[in-house]
Amino acid sequence: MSKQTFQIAVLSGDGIGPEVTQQAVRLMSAACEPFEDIDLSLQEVSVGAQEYLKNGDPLPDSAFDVCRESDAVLLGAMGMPSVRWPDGREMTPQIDLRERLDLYNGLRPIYLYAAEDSPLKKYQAGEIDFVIVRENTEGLFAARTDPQDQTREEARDIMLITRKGSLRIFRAAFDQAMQRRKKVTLVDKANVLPSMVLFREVFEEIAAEYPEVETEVVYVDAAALFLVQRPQSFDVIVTENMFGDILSDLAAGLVGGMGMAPSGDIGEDCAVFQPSHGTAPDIAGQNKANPVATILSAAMLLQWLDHPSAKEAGVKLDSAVKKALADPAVRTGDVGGSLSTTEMGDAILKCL
Ligand SMILES: NC(=O)c1ccc[n+]([C@@H]2O[C@H](COP(=O)([O-])OP(=O)(O)OC[C@H]3O[C@@H](n4cnc5c(N)ncnc54)[C@H](O)[C@@H]3O)[C@@H](O)[C@H]2O)c1
Ligand SMILES: CC(C)[C@H](C(=O)O)[C@@H](O)C(=O)O
Repeated sequence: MSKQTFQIAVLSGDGIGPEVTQQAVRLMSAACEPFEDIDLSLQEVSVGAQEYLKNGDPLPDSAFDVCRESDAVLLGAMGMPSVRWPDGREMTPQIDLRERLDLYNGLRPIYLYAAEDSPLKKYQAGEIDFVIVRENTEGLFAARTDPQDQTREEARDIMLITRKGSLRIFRAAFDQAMQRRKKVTLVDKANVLPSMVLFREVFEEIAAEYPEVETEVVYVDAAALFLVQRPQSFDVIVTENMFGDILSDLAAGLVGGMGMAPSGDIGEDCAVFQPSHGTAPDIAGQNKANPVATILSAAMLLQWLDHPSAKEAGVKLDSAVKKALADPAVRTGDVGGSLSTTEMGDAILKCL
């Protein structure tokens, strides 16, 4: 039987990044082990704030090349609040990767594993289950590569919405919905911003191509309210970059916090998988971080690879997480438990 080897770049990054990535790599490798026709070749690459402090560049060209040439990238977390460019912003190689590899489709699944994980009353396991599709390459974030006249008196960030960028993100959202419960909610600010009027126009055009998908349009401020009041009503939420950034943290909060929220940044032939959380400097280096979001991101990575055995390994890893979390004692401190990062990895490995 011929074996397909997948090249996976591993960017552990800063803060808790290395701790959670170590568990994800261990479980991803274990999930693939029973399959004789696939193999993972992992290459660790140094990217992030620590790399900047060492060598002056948070994303060296050599590291970028490894990412571009890999079949997929697994990323921990990057950035340290104390490490900044001279203009005051943090270094964000995750965003550089999204932009340079054109990873326009930011997929952020939100799933409630147990009632006790949610700060909301009345929701049982599985009753909060939706995905945020975040446009990753334009929106308000486009301002960072298009600086306007910035003075100490006035600074301006311009939101970029293009027809091309909108068409592809809405198609990705409706395709997701076709595999789920067939509902898409557009989150915009078309009552105020002309860019959002264009965004909504293109949404309605694509919606017409998917008559079996129910649609809803909600302004972003109301979306924040409805996420708390009726999270069960959402299936796929599609929105621009900045709104997706903010709402995906709110959504993670509904199911136990950042440690429970995986993500994939997906392009046509490249993808980066990472937890939605950051480097959590407050708990870094203490073996306290919740590795679930990174392990679920690794499961998404396997399911994204173009091979039935890799997909099956990803599904198995996903199920192992679900099975492990069915026991309320299997939790790290952020979700009310007492397990360490490594013990949490052990528990999932046992279920795998
Ligand atoms: N994708 C990324 O790499 C990414 C995402 C967000 C923030 N950041 C960077 O991370 C740094 C810290 O940012 P922040 O504090 O705003 O966000 P953060 O996500 O790092 O932390 C927010 C809160 O969630 C907790 N938390 C996060 N992940 C956790 C986990 N796995 N287990 C347990 N608790 C967890 C933290 O302890 C903290 O209380 C900044 O430098 C920021 O730029 C990076
Ligand atoms: C750290 C930051 C650059 C990043 C973003 O803003 O996209 C993060 O918040 C995320 O959600 O992945």
